[in-house]
Amino acid sequence: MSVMLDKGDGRPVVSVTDARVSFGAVKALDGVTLEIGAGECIGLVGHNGAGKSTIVNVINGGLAPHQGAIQYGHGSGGHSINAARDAGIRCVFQELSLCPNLTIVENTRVMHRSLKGWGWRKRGAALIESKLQEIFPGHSIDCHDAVGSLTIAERQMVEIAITFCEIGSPVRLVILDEPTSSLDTRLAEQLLAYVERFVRDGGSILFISHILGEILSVSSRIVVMKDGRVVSQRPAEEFSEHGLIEAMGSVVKSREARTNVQKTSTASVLAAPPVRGRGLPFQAMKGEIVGFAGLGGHGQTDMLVGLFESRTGNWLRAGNPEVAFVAGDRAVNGTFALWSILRNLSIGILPDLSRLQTLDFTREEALGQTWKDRIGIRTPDMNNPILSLSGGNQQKVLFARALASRAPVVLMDDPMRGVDFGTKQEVYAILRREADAGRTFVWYSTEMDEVCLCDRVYVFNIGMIVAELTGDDVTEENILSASFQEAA
Ligand SMILES: Nc1ncnc2c1ncn2[C@@H]1O[C@H](COP(=O)(O)OP(=O)(O)OP(=O)(O)O)[C@@H](O)[C@H]1O
Repeated sequence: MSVMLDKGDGRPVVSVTDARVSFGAVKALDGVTLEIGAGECIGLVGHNGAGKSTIVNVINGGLAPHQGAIQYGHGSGGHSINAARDAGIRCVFQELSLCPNLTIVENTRVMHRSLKGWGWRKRGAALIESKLQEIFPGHSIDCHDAVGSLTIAERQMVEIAITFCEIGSPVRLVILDEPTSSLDTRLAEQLLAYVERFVRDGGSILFISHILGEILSVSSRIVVMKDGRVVSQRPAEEFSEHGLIEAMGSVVKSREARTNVQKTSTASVLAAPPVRGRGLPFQAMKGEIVGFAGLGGHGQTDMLVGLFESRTGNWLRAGNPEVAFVAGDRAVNGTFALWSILRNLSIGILPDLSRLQTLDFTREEALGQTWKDRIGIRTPDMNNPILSLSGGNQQKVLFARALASRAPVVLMDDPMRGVDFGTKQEVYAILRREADAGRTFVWYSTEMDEVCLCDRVYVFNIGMIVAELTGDDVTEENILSASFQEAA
């Protein structure tokens, strides 16, 4: 149960005035003023690197702006992580922050220090279990499991549930930084319904997302950021999807349509038998974009990893890879956290950039410049650390790593996590061009719009492929119906 908060005192939960933050030459915040009142759901949108996570860190007390003022409506005053917590402000970060070696209950205790004393484990388990049930009814997460054993979607669910738990002090404002990026349609809908209930009861939400449909449906007010500034803020009903895209500085293009031309290629480049002898087999043809759909955690990632491992065991052929992989869980198996942006990109094709077994730095620099321009990696210098990039820009580097390789097949595990609208359109166009030139893509996505761009789609349910849809049959209705049908 959530606590009904007093909406009536009129104090904003937080006011930020003229906040400025710079990282070297990059002005991450260039004079941002923002106020969040009780019972408001603010949608925050902007391109990758617009400054959204930076304003979150300022509100959350983790980052002191170089100029400007932050005032909390409740609590003990001042500006720090503790002051923000006292004021009832909580945050679910884009880069999930749970400790993988601890159980869910132990993580709950790490986040809520007042959960202590005799029997804390039992009380913690009851609290987190009921919050998970309240937000994601029907979930199958065991609170005594170690976080490291969970899928990325389950980690996202757990972090959200822990954040909303009321232990000790009331929760007044929850900042959700791309909370649905790993959730499938059903889980995302459950979360949006919970957010609406929370706001109706007087709580406040700052909701950041690149999925404009959900921003429009859940927000009362929408704030648009561009290059460290707020460029527009209005009641949600005054925005349309086109209006939002234009305010962000992206160009509204007609959707990159599926060709609907039946692929004539009969050259199978990748195949797998039915999983454990059940369901349908998998096959991908030269030049096809094959989608994996279905509710999250139903075997899509396992199949992608299996396909990757089946084609990457031969080290003698490492210079001539058969497949490339774009990881969705970038922090765990995508980025090399201590390396530069450039090295994170070039690692995929070092043999192509080398002469006489020695890396040619000029060619490596040229590769970096090409992909920086082609996919819009926002950084003043590709030699900066990868972690200096915003989340979406890190994901672009992983894309570039795979696309820059000569691998004829690219496997993609929900790869658009955190990528902004404009870049997504660019990437869709690149995928289509490369497929037309003969490259094959196998693409698992939790976003229905993306699945519907594929030439052919396999729907997963209970660990196996239960349906194969082609051409005009690739529709949201058919995908959902196969996702929920009773598997034989
Ligand atoms: N620790 C850091 N060191 C250097 N630059 C940084 C650091 N953190 C953020 N930046 C830069 O500040 C800018 C704003 O980043 P921020 O993470 O706030 O963007 P964002 O709007 O959240 O993007 P995304 O949608 O990709 O998450 C970016 O150009 C980013 O590269």
